[in-house]
Amino acid sequence: MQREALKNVLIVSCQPVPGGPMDNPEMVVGFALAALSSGAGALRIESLPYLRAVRAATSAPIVGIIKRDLSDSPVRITPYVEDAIALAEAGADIVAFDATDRTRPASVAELIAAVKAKGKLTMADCSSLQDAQRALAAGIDFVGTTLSGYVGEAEPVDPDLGLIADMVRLTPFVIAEGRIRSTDQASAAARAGAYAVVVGSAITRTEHATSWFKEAVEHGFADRQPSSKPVLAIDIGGTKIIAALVENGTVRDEVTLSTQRDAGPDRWIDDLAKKSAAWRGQVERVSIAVTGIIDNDLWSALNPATLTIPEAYPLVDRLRQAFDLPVFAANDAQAAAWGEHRFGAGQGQDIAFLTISTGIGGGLVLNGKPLLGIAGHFGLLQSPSAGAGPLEDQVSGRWIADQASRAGHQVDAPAVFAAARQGATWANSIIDQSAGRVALLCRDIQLMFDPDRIVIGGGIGLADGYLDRVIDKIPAEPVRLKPRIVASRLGRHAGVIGVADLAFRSKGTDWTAEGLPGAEYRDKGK
Ligand SMILES: CC(=O)N[C@H](C=O)[C@@H](O)[C@H](O)[C@H](O)COP(=O)(O)O
Repeated sequence: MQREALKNVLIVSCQPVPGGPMDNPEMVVGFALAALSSGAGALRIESLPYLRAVRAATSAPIVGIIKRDLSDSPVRITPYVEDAIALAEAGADIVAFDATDRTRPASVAELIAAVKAKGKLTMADCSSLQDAQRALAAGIDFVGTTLSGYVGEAEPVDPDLGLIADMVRLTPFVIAEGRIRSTDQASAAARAGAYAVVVGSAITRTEHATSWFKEAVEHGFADRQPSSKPVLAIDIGGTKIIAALVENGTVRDEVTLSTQRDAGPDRWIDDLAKKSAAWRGQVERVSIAVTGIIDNDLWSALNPATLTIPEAYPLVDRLRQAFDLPVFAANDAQAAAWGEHRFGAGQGQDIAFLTISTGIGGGLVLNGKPLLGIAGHFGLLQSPSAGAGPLEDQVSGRWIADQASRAGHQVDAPAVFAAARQGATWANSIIDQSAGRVALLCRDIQLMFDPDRIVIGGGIGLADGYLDRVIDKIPAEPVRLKPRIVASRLGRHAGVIGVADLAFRSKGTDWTAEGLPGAEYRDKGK
């Protein structure tokens, strides 16, 4: 066989779990033939009996190995020269062996010589780039990433794509192998430059693949579990502050205060502590959603025009002092996005959330995870269609009132909507401009993230007819780019419901994003 026979090939390793129900020749031959019938170009087979059985059933290229557990060496894969010769004689086209720099019964050079004497190809199962360098210097035909992560340190979760890319700088004959468990990872290994890609456990170790799926399903079920204890959830916005007793996505009780914009956060927290005193015995944690950014538990405004607060205000510490309970803090629109994803208009879907009120807040939930940090602060985009400055300053309730005053009407945003309902041209024109800018924003969001839905909330977003105007202003063509816009289902409670649920998902006393859904989920090793 020529090396080229493995070019751009999927190799399926058929190595059943030792002692398991699949550990017999019928199963191994069955796996091998099934793999070949569906496009695998080669096989990796362990042990002489299985190699003979598979060889009798197919002429496809086979990488042969023998695994041994030795008392005097950590080398497991084809440790002896006799093993290598026996594999070549039993019909392996390529004989693979451990090529690590560890105590070993036979040198890599001896193994290569023995296999070459039988007219077969050789493959070095390497743990590092240095292993590959030495094996290539000794005349190996293929180097594989097989043993990366298996020579002492804790077993990683992901395949070593970096090592594939590094090896490709030494030789084109690199076989990607080890922990390739998803189709995405297999593509990535090929993209990284591998000559061939080996997949084993994901296809032929039913026990392992089943346990990964079982764990994933359990995570899904756990995500649906109702929160067991009510949370005191607070949402501080530019015009009002909501404090609510939230349990399992439902607001059990609430108080609303208007935001005394000049009073500052210390006062707001004092007021909140007083107003929510009746719930104190019922809750074990406090969660808070705020406009602006939370970084390391410190709160800063991103657009002081929306709400002015001291830079890096120690929000979590102050709340902990005021309530003597663990505290979780998040951006309000990101929390609301999570609320809509869990309990509202975008349940279980990838969504972008926009709240259009005093400013514009935004949040994203993609692949079941909330994006934190500054992700989704769409109101701060500089929009060429709107002119200089952040988009929210040319769309929001503040802008609508300001435009009304320029047109000679000293009224607030709700009054502009009321005037529009009665047919006032000036009012309709202001609202249309605002809605047109939001329509363009929605189209841009669709192009960037392709969410299943864009959920819109906020006092302006949910005001009479506003959403219809936004939808009307989205270009009809091309249809594929048209965002699916829906109204928030949780309304003004989206923030408190979302942040209460997020708080429940954070763990321990360090209320970080660590415990967020998905953050702790990785496939377990074999
Ligand atoms: C480290 C070691 O002993 N690897 C062995 C080598 O033959 C096999 O147990 C693996 O199944 C094979 O490398 C394929 O990898 P995965 O099953 O992760 O796709």
